[in-house]
Amino acid sequence: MSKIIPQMIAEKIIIALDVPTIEAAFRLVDQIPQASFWKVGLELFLKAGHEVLPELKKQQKRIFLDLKLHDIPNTIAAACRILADYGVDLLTIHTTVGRSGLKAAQTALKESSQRLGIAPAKLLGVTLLTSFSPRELAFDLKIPLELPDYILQMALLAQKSSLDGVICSPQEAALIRQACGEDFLLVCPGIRLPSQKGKDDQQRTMTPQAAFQAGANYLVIGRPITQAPDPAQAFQELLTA
Ligand SMILES: O=c1ccn([C@@H]2O[C@H](COP(=O)(O)O)[C@@H](O)[C@H]2O)c(=O)[nH]1
Repeated sequence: MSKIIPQMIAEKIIIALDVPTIEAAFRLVDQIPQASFWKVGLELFLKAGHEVLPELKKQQKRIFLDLKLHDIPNTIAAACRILADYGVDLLTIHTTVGRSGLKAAQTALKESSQRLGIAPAKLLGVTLLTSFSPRELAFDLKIPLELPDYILQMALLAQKSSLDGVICSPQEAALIRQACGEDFLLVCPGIRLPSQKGKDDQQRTMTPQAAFQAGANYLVIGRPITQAPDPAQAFQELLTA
């Protein structure tokens, strides 16, 4: 029988609701009552964002809205003003929009939340998608930096632009933690057990325990839980492995 994971650890796990319907989403939410933090990405947001986000709030779940915004500053700010209405806890933007876009997003979120009288979403910059390998960064994107150096530059840009933290692979968490300090939020997807490594599109992975040890504040886990025959058991097992 699996050990029951302490609620303190369960609260640091964000489960990715990468499913195509509202029914599939709330089936998972119902199956794992111990999980309090859920991620809504592009697929579910485009299908049913208007229904899913208010219902998650009604059920007092914390919400990570992972839309990975990427556009010019004026367009990004306009999107953030609209998204502020949902009252989510975390929101993502690509760090490569640059300093003006990052600042425009943060200002729009803060001003809109103040107007609504709610806490603003914490804004997180995507440094480099965890599906990228060092080879793709060098040969496809032609970035003339080693992967950890590139990611560190992205994290420092996010911090200088007043973002609350970044999305990074746990493989880069220790480096960013050291450079950006304890208050900078590190949210890490790319979580896999050794037996799950190399079986899908995630390139830069770590186990849950190693990711926390490296300095991650929150882990984002999708398929290893949501596609398991018993998602509640998979949730337990991942955290106690
Ligand atoms: O760099 C990134 C940024 C976001 N993600 C998202 O996290 C989850 C991971 O799901 P798995 O099924 O555990 O791979 C997914 O929703 C991604 O969109 C990421 O993986 N990497």
